[in-house]
Amino acid sequence: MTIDHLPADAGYGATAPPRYDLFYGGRWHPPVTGKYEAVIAPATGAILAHVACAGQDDVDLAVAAAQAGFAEWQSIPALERARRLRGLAADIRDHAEELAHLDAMDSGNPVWMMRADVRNAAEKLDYFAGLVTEMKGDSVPVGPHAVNFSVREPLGVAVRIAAFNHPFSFVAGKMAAPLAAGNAMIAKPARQAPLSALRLAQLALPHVPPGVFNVLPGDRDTGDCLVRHPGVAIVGLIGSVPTGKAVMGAGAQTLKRVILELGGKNALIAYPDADPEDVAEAIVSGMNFSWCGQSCGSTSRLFVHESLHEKVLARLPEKCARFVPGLPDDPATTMGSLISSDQFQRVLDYIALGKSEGARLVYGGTLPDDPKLSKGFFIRPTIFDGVEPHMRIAREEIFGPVLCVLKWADESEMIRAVNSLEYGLTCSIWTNDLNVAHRAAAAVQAGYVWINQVTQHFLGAPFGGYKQSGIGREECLDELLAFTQIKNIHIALRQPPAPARRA
Ligand SMILES: NC(=O)c1ccc[n+]([C@@H]2O[C@H](COP(=O)([O-])OP(=O)(O)OC[C@H]3O[C@@H](n4cnc5c(N)ncnc54)[C@H](O)[C@@H]3O)[C@@H](O)[C@H]2O)c1
Repeated sequence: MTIDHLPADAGYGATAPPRYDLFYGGRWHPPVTGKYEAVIAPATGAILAHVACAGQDDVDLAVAAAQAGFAEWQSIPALERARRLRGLAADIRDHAEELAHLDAMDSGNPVWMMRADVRNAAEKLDYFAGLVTEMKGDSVPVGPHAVNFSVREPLGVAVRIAAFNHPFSFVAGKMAAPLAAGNAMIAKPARQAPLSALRLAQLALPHVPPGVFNVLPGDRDTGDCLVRHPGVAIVGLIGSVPTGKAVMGAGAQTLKRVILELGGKNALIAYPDADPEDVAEAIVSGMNFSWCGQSCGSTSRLFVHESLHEKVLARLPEKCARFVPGLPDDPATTMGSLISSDQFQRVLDYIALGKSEGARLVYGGTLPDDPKLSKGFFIRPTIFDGVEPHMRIAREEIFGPVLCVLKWADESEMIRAVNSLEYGLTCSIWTNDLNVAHRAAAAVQAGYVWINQVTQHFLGAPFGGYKQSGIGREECLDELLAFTQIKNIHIALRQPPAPARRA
């Protein structure tokens, strides 16, 4: 079964949903399990497709196919690998519209945002293609009669397990480093949004040998089988903290390397000298309301100095009002839906919890009125004021459009509250005082800190978490090197024969 295009009216009309198999070894395979799962359009509740769910036997077959692909791919010179990855990036750009629509329908996010995700993935392929010659080794001085040097080699079969919130970008962008380094890869897309990854498998095929890039859709058990498989050398996960712990534990059975990009409950800190207008604008951008707050880097805790509190709060309703939930393919949509009924219920539960904990709901907290959206998982931007650091809504990752506002007066108490969680992914600091900015940046326990900025990532700048927000750094050279291992080679040089002595 091939995937060409979803029916033009997928999710909204009467066309029978297509069925998609597993993709490995350069071909489609029906699952040995015989199991297919419905993929739901979160904006409409319609069935978009039925997608195979890989089990242990499928994982065994896919790993064997990936090992065969690896044998060929690793022997291709690095610059040739880079040329092919750039070719794939160009193909992705040529198919940007189709891929963005697939992702929009599958994830409920506005299509204009998913175009940016597609561009972002293509940029990562180009970026890592440009780094292939940085897989360098070192030499060690061992005297005139020997040479000692090290080389970096790929690891073998890499597995990448993706979260649902950027379905295409988390598969296409994350294939760049392992493939550039010469590994084969199996992608396990999010169960809720696997369609663009399957389309990517087809797009990649002309560029890489069979078995080099494989896509195994499935659930947590599929992920677990991949993590435990002795033929897999490394696992990169984008997911929640509990999944990160499960992956690390299961991977330990075969002493697997892991790279973990996990959850966050990130702070935006506003100092008294910051402009309240800038802070208000930053916090609504930092909440990533366009994708319904479903971003690991969202600054969902606003620590605002008491002197700015009223001024910032007064500006938020007008700014939030520009996020209007709508269908993902409507160009006017400024806010998408949550991914699933589970996530929808979870966010509603947190809103109820916030009220019962004594926080003051000052905006949203309700569903949109638009009858077109009644079957989707939409929730309006939601703001709680009067949140205290001990409340669960201030401590747990909601992964939805819920902002908690905490007022502070004493800097050291505020920093203690910012750092009091198990998370440490991002932090945004707003001040015009360079000394304060440096002091705060040094004090916060987070891997990615913005001063007077939010949300943006910069290729080359290491992204990753402190504490339980993750292990490893991505979007930079470290990511490429994480998919390599070092081999040291010592060569004893033969000495020239001693000149013959005269009798
Ligand atoms: N740090 C980052 O860059 C980053 C980016 C995006 C999302 N996230 C985090 O991801 C989470 C939301 O995504 P989600 O709900 O898809 O996360 P999740 O942890 O439920 O699932 C992530 C992926 O892991 C798989 N999985 C689940 N259990 C597994 C197991 N035991 N073994 C192997 N694989 C398993 C899932 O099928 C899915 O593909 C949030 O916590 C968010 O902060 C982090």
